[in-house]
Amino acid sequence: MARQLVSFGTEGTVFGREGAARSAPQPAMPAAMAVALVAFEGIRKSGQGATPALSWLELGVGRGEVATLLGPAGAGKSVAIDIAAGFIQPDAGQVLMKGERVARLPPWRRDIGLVSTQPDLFPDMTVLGNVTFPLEARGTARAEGEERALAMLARWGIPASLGAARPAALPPGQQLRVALARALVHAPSLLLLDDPLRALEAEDRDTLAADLLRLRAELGLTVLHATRDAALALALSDRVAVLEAGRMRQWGTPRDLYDSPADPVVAALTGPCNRLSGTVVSIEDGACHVRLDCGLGAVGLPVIGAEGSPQAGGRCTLVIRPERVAVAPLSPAELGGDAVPARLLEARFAGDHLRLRLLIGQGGELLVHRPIGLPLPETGGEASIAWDLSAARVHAGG
Ligand SMILES: Nc1ncnc2c1ncn2[C@@H]1O[C@H](COP(=O)(O)OP(=O)(O)OP(=O)(O)O)[C@@H](O)[C@H]1O
Repeated sequence: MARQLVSFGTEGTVFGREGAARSAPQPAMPAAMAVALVAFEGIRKSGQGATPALSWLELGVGRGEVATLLGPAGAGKSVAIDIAAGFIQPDAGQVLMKGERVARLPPWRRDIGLVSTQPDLFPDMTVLGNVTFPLEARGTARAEGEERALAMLARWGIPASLGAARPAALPPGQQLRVALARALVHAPSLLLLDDPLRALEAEDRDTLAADLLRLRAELGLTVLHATRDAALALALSDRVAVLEAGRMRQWGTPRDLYDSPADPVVAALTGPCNRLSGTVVSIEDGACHVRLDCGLGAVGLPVIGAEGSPQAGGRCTLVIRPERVAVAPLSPAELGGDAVPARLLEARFAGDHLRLRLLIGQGGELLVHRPIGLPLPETGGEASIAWDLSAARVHAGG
């Protein structure tokens, strides 16, 4: 109940308040998203152990934007959501909503809806009662509240015939839909989603994510979402903040994060990738030439990151996505370019692609995703691999 926005009692009403919008430009966003509906400014929060729960969070979510906090367990995502909701106060920094500080506002007076991994529906109320409750608590007459609740339930695919059911009688996907309807029935400015799709079966997760995207446009939602699921974060969001151990490592569009991760940790957290250690040989004309620890030469674009830029003679990590590597059952001379020899260790069927494990150089291993139906080397047989300069990134350190 600790994170329940909708609670009973005189103080326990949800509800929104109109604040004056103030411009807080986000340089990378189109004009429609230029006003930060919610902004985290220099947020810090000490943790329960030595590691801070959040050591730095600085981002603004534009009106109409879907933003996701992506990170592994313990990254600080829930703490950030709870700070936005008002359940946790930061040690430093501030949260602004529509340009105004909200530190003094309790959760039920913030203009938000919240859904967590557990739908937390009121078990003793009917489905309709759950969704009508936020409206009644704000003084809406019952008949009108029920009408609006039924309309919101219908948007989420819950028919009126289920209105009299208890939440426990519904499967998890439908319970979550009821929770979303309840969170949105009073038309809050901001929807906070703390990994609500995590516990669902894949099919339910996909249809719910699709409905969320559809309703986001229909209802003009602004969403701050937290998840550990990189594919979901990239597919659902306009922008993603990658958090790890309480630190925001990168904030950008899904394509930026996937194609140009700021560091190898972001690369690994945003999708499958190869991280190959080596030493920088030279940097010429924007191309970083590397001697990999497995003995092979390789090339990629140098990246300036938290560890600085790659320097000739310095240690580095070359990052490349598995689908950006070409593999052919040919010799390097036949494949041409900068192709190098490889040996196929394993090919596994993964539905829409094959997952190949290749041996390169002295003990190096490379993961490659290959479309189904293309010619493959024999397992254990000779092959060649190649990639173009833009496919690989070289980061300092490794
Ligand atoms: N109220 C709190 N005050 C301070 N630290 C907290 C609080 N709640 C959780 N923490 C700590 O913050 C850290 C991050 O936890 P958090 O729950 O935010 O991770 P998360 O990224 O949401 O992980 P998960 O994906 O498992 O939910 C943990 O070390 C946790 O112990």
